[in-house]
Amino acid sequence: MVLEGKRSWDASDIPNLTGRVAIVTGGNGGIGKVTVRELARNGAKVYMFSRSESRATAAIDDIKSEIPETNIEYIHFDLQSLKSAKKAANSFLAKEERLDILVLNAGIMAVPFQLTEDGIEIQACNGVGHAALTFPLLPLLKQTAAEPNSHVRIVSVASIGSWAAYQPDFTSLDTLNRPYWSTWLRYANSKLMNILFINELQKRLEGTGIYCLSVHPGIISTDLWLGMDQSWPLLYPFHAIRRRVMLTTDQGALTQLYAATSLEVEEKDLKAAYLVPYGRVGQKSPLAEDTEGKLGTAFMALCDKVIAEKS
Ligand SMILES: NC(=O)c1ccc[n+]([C@@H]2O[C@H](COP(=O)([O-])OP(=O)(O)OC[C@H]3O[C@@H](n4cnc5c(N)ncnc54)[C@H](O)[C@@H]3O)[C@@H](O)[C@H]2O)c1
Repeated sequence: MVLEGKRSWDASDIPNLTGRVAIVTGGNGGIGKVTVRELARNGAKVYMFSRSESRATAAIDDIKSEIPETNIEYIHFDLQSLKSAKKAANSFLAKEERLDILVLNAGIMAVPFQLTEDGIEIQACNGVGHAALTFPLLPLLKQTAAEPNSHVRIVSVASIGSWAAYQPDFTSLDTLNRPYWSTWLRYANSKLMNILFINELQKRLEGTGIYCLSVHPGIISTDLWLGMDQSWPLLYPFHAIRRRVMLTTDQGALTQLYAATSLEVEEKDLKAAYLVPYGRVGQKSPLAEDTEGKLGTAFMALCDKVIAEKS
């Protein structure tokens, strides 16, 4: 992985994280699992926030069989339930007195239209569910950032798919719940939410020393692509091809690992930056800056309201 300003950056460049505490959502597979593994390998205590206890336990056992000294714990977290997100945050707060790294990685893609128990379109939870988890963690993140030599990061795993977001309107739940939108359009909107959330969070955290970043991790062969099978069941041959041409999970996790740990983030002052593979700072969306700002304000206001009402 070639990163701007350096010959290369890979997982061996992750600094020593001993004494630091991290959360990775959706860490039981894909690039999330590699993120958990590499943060833990370098000394962080890592919490895997996962919906499935059996998948989380299997993933933790797998990592420990490779690196026995790692410190990884599971907390139940369902991205598609605002109550679960709040409960998961509270379970963590009951156990830990610091939080250095929050990686908002879990996500689904290209699945059929469905409303969750909270009445939210299921892919929109990629954005709203992570806001519900993050808000209760903010006081602890700020407290940790106030300590000397802390490097507190909030990283949201977005996607270049956000460029396909079409006339998004984040002013009410009704505007998210449009069944006539294509499944890809709903995914694109959810990934734009990830970017807008980071933009707005960085503003709210001004003066705290916390760095918020969004990333596009690349096009990676993971189970994420299986979501498409629910919409297009005849895609089986595609899966044989994707395994050959897409990035591996080890490669795909590097951008978020860089955002979460590299000291270059502070050296280059990458506040609210959107990083794409190879560590480049990418353009967040084709939207004009003021349009992006208005959408971000609307999305945060919607999150504040919906989360207060339903979590
Ligand atoms: N794979 C790609 O090509 C690609 C490209 C751009 C962005 N991304 C983003 O990367 C992130 C990770 O995806 P991946 O490619 O590793 O896919 P993946 O399917 O392997 O991993 C997704 C993770 O999210 C978890 N998850 C799904 N629904 C959940 C829920 N309701 N509650 C808790 N956890 C849940 C899954 O269990 C899994 O651990 C996603 O946010 C995705 O949008 C992936």
